[in-house]
Amino acid sequence: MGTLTWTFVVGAVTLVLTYAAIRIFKYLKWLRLVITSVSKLPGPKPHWFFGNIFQIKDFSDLMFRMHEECIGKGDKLYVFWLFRFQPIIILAHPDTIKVVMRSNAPKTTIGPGYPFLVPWLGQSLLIANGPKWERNRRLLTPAFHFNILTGYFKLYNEVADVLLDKLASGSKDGKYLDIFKPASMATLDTLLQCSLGYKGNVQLVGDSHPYVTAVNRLGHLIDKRSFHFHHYAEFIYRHFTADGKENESTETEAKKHLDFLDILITAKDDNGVGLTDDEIRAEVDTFLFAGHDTTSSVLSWSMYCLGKYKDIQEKVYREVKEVTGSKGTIESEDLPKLKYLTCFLKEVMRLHTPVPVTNRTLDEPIVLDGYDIPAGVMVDFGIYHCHNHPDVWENPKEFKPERFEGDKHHEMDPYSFTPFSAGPRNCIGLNFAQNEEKVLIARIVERFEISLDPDHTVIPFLEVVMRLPKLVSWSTLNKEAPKLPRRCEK
Ligand code: HEM
Repeated sequence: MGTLTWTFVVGAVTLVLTYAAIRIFKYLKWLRLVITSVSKLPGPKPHWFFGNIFQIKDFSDLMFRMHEECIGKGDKLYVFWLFRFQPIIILAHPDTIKVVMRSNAPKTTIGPGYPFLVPWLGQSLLIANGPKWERNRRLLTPAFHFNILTGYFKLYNEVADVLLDKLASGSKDGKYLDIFKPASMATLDTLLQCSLGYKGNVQLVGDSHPYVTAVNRLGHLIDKRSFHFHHYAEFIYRHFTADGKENESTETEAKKHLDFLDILITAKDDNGVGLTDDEIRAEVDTFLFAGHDTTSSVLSWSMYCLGKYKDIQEKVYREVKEVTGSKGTIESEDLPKLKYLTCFLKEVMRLHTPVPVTNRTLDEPIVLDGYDIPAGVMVDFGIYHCHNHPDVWENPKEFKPERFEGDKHHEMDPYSFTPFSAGPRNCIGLNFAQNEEKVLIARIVERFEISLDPDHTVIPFLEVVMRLPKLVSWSTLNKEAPKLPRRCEK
């Protein structure tokens, strides 16, 4: 090699090493700042290197233990260390949650959580940040306009017809049945029809339907990956693990054009540019992902609460009968009159928070509950904690729909109750979801009296943040299945 080449190589290596040294120096400086400032926060005592990672069994264990240990004492936030160099601050009170929820702090782009969803959902609305998110949110918002949603009531009722027949045959002669599966198939059926105009009989075909198999499997793979730290690196996961290779090849089926899809196809931004085919696919996959298990979790928990609190069930039933008479369907104009049902649904989502945690990274330094927090730190919205905080809710463990009656709730901080999140990145599907829930609950309660199987105990289980829609799948719900004897003949 000539002198010139050597000079070039030495120069390039020096440049790279200097750049790396500057980055490392900056990182260490940041880490020192983070450790000194964040260490002051309440939370479990961390190991000097492993942090708190080996002190918990799983995500559910963390949330419930911390709820007793910190939130029960009135803390508004706490810190959990994923190793000593990666703190996550969990915001557990409206005073702390709202500081970040109403800001434009971006979704986290490294580590577990949203990044694991990218191979499936791409840079869709749920995951994207900055101008890409802003543009897509603008383009997608018309798909959830009141008039569009009103058009879905016929479909919600058709889905309910199939569900009711399934529940009737499953609960013949007073038999108890597992509500989670039929609830899950019903909400998937609704979404497939509304997103894609796809009538695949998923409720009747059930688990063996290829779309259902694919969605369930993808969700399972994402959950599993979150607890296997050696699967975090994308390259290793994709090329050296059986799960990663499978994740790569799992394809979803079902393509027909209607409804949400129609709107996405025709949507154009100010420059007349629409969404690309890949973007449309990503958004439809996202609706199915974000809107399926969330709604089925709420429906299942609603059945549980109706079965557990018979007096409340009676009140819901009476209201439904009063409003709808004997017409047998629920129409959009009925919903504003179903006031107690609305309170009931809110209380279900408060106590059994369907999405207990979501995640952001701070893009600027902020003050939280008097603590200075540097930029770059990961922050979780502990929605579950907030919904059950003893300083926010009177007797938070009590199931009491009346707390949402009249103006009482409106006097509270709006960030006390955020099952759909709040601020610029709130759930785009919140009205869609609530309409669907109300139709399904009203139709079920109108036809059946729901009881809980006394031989089974429910142990709540929260799943990890990356599987957003399945965050609250109370794993033992299957065991305590509502009994559904006929209330009246169809
Ligand atoms: C009971 C049902 C539902 C609950 C509890 C729920 C809850 C949430 C929450 C908490 C977020 C914020 C996530 C975050 O901060 O990362 C969210 C976002 C989102 N949800 Fe829902 N959701 C439900 C149903 C739906 C439905 C039915 C759809 C679509 C049809 C949907 C689509 C979305 C999308 C696209 C986002 C991302 C919005 C954005 O970042 O601009 N969700 N949802």
